[in-house]
Amino acid sequence: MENPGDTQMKLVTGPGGYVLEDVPHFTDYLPDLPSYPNPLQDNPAYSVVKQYFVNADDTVTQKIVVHKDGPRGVHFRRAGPRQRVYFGSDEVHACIVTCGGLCPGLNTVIREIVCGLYHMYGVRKVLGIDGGYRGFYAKNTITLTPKFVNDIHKRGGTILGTSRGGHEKSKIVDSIQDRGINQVYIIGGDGTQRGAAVIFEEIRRRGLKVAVAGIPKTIDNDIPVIDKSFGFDTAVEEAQRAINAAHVEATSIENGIGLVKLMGRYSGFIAMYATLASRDVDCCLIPESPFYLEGSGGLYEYIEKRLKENGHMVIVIAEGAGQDLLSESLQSLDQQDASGNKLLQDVGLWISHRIKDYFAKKMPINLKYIDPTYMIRAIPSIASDNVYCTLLAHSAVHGAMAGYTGFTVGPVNARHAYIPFNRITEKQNKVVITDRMWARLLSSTNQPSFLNPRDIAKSKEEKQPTTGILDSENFKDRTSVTKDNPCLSATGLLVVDNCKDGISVAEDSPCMS
Ligand SMILES: Nc1ncnc2c1ncn2[C@@H]1O[C@H](COP(=O)(O)OP(=O)(O)O)[C@@H](O)[C@H]1O
Ligand SMILES: O=P(O)(O)OC[C@H]1O[C@](O)(COP(=O)(O)O)[C@@H](O)[C@@H]1O
Ligand SMILES: [Mg+2]
Repeated sequence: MENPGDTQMKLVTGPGGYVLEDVPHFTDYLPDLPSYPNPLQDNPAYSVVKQYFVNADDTVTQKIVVHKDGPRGVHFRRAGPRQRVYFGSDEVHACIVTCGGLCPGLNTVIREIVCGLYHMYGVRKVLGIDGGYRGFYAKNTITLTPKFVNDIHKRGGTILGTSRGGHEKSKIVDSIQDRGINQVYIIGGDGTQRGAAVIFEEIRRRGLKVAVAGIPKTIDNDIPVIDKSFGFDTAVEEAQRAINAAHVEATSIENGIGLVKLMGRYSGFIAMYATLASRDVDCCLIPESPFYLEGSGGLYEYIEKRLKENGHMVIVIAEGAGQDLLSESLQSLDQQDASGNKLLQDVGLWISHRIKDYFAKKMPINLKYIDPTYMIRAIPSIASDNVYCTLLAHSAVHGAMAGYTGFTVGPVNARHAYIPFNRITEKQNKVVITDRMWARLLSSTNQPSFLNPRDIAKSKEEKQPTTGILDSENFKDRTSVTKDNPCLSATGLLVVDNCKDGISVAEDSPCMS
């Protein structure tokens, strides 16, 4: 698989330490394209809106808590409808693809892209790509109309189907070109957005007028920069049912232990939020917080204590937790899925056996293991996620119509923004165990932190500010100019400095030619 690391990012700096990490626009590589008035201004439904269009220069700040004298920091281009669009309604031929694991809300995003294109922009040609990236070249397409998608938000899954693997750049872009598609909406997680960046680069290399818009999806909520991923709230809500069942089982029998495994490959957000919401959980184990079983301060000791105090306990474990312990005691299989993601061993089953074995010699316990893994993601999204999905879809449609491309949409401090692909894919969002939220959880469950003071000091050191660009070191690196390319920094970012109004790229800049 290719690494889309050579993507150039448009960087605009302004006074007071202002930085705009901008997204590409058609006019960056197709300078003479015609533009048209946005048809939204003649749409009766939107006639009541005071301001039809977002200001061309509006941006969204990444860092919302600032120090009095601190720099203004990183910004992203604000999402929303623009005064001028770069497609005539008849000209648009859009397609939508869903990739990676399922997530509640996928169908809502599909529905709202189709309806947004039809009702806001008068578009009539929208295709569904069947079965993920490989569907571009290996399957038939599905014609999508508002009538066809009318009820799909009430169903779980994706009506388009999904898959892992199968990302073949040339075949995908050939198919886009052959079919005359000029807007590609790609819904998926970190892997999918990496694939989208590769597709965008190839489209730009071929000089095609094809907008590539990513809509971030992950049940695990591990995509950085954006506030939260769609479907996450639905998953946490559904997880309550499993935790409630575990609690009922545990409280109905002597020394009952209810154990629930939840999704979360590398990030324990679902487990953490489900635990905090429930208040019935005595112990939450996540990938970010290593734990141990035996000895003082270990899990067995805590279980024994809780059972003696309370007569029952509920444990929530994220699927990626304790993988180090598993590989110590089981032979590591080192298997991967078709996309190259590591396949995890079942930590829930493993820990159930370990707990049962340990207490068999000590005291009678009754452990019930509940694994609702796929049940929390294969359901329709709840109301709040539906609204969120609508905004994501509409933001993507407005961006593509306005000629932006090579971007992902998402809320940053509650305002929707266009975010460069590499910012979404460069790292994963994780629970920070030295943050207040994890402390809240520890205080609500009373579980041991499984950390000694040395570990705490180390993890505080490891915690870097999320707006790393403002660190003097990083900042220097990004704004430095290489000797061979005056516009390209050492990290491959396009640098545009001292622009006229502080946020827009000066047209006469040598960097924009
Ligand atoms: N580095 C990459 N380059 C190109 N395509 C990728 C890359 N990583 C993943 N993909 C493709 O993206 C799709 C989804 O990736 P996957 O990791 O399974 O799910 P998710 O997008 O939810 O993280 C797959 O079809 C996979 O082949
Ligand atoms: O069995 P599958 O479909 O490969 O999915 C399992 C994985 O998918 C996830 O739900 C999320 O994965 P992606 O968002 O990366 O697709 C993980 O929590 C889980 O490990
Ligand atoms: Mg992923």
